[in-house]
Amino acid sequence: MENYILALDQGTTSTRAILFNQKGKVVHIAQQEFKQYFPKTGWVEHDANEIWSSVLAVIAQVLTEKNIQPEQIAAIGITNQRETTVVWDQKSGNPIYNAIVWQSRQTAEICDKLKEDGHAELFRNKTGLLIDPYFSGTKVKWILDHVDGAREKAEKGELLFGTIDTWIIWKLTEGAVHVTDYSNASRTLMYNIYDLKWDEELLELLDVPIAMLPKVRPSSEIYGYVSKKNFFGVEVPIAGIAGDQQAALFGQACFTPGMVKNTYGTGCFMLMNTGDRAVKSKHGLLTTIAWGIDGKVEYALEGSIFVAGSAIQWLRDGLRMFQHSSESEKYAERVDSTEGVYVVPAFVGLGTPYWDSDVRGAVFGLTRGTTKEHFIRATLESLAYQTKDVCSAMETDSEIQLKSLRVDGGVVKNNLLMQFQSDILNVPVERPSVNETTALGAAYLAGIAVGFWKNKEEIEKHWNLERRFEPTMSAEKREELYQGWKKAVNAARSFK
Ligand SMILES: Nc1ncnc2c1ncn2[C@@H]1O[C@H](COP(=O)(O)OP(=O)(O)O)[C@@H](O)[C@H]1O
Ligand SMILES: O=P(O)(O)OC[C@H](O)CO
Repeated sequence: MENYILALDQGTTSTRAILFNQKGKVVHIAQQEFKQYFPKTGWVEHDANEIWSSVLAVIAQVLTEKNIQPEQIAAIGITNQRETTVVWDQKSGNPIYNAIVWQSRQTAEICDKLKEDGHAELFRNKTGLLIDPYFSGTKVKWILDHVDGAREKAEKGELLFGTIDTWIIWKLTEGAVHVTDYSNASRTLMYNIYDLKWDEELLELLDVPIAMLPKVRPSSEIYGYVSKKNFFGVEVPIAGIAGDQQAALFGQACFTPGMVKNTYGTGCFMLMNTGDRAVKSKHGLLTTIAWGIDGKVEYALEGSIFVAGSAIQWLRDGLRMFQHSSESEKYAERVDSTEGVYVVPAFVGLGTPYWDSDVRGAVFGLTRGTTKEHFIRATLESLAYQTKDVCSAMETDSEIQLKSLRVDGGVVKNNLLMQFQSDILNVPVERPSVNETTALGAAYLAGIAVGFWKNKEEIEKHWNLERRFEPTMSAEKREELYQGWKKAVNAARSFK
């Protein structure tokens, strides 16, 4: 009987369970979307119990649809939307508030206050991050400040905090294991990425009791076992954890310093492996932990774009321009260019390199001749321009010039966008044959821990190219288009 690794990929809009075989190939996928809550402008929340139900549902589905026995699962790897914050009651197991999603801006005031009080450098120097509502720290503080009696309970050790990996593992093990890994901890604004410890000085500024924080572990080891009740009578080891963007870096086999991947999902995240060097950015990139494995921690530089695939969803669900995201390509292809139209999808502010929480989305260059096709094309192109912004910052800060870009995520099926991305960056864009690189990264981390795969060298051999997009645009055209984007972003930022 063949054995498999099961990856659970808990993303912003859906939860997936994916089975991988020994060759690193996808054997089967089960996916479930769940509800997004937008209680106020700029707020985004999830129901942590709905997320948990979706996890159980996709596990059952992936096994039964393929008629795979639970005993055939050698290990489980977990990867997750990062920063999203859950606080729950240790005894009852009930979350005390919705999960506050990474995109949510409800802690903007807390962040402003911390910045006004002059703490920006301190946080930057210890965590590699910026003070922004994006990260978990201020979300935990917000929950403790806003839910009745929460702070007292947290101080008594009755409440637990977790990012989604921690929450799922706690549920899978029926409360036996409260852990996270280095990559997820490095996104909380509470973890010192140099000392590898929760930082008491930062915790004090955020007013977060250390008792509620999980243990921080390497990204590849056995943390515990899924309870028999949750896995059809079998105890399966949970053996890998990584935040989804770091997991994608691992799944793309970007193991050598200087290698870069860009994942186009709800948001878009470009990470460069910087090895044992934690590179400090002067251009709004984040210094983050890539993973902890083989007894050492490796770092990455990251550019974070908040709105990518969600701009396509906005065209689909908000503006009702088409029924399926994939149709965006068909419409965009009908025109040769946007004819000067730019969409700046700053729906929840802008991340790297601007870090502007207050800017909102804008459209420029409309004429009487503008059609739906131009509008769709301009929205797609905005993903490529935002990536170019990040790429320029990364090249300057790392002093490494990009030679090619490995891509993945739901959006990269869009060939038109991938070609435009290559044209705007002027480097080849490489799409691998396994697009589920996030889940694959988590599977690899778990598989290495239980001996399913030997090491990174073995994994590297699994990476295969599906298609390479080569740049064809003239330098003049590229420059002209990109300057237009810069003007559009500046104009959007001045409208507040
Ligand atoms: N052919 C396509 N062209 C453009 N966008 C697409 C296409 N197919 C899917 N998408 C977008 O990809 C996103 C889903 O990607 P995925 O990697 O599953 O996201 P996440 O992990 O953030 O939930 C959605 O926002 C969807 O609109
Ligand atoms: O759900 P995704 O794939 O858009 O990823 C979300 C990121 O982890 C947020 O930092």
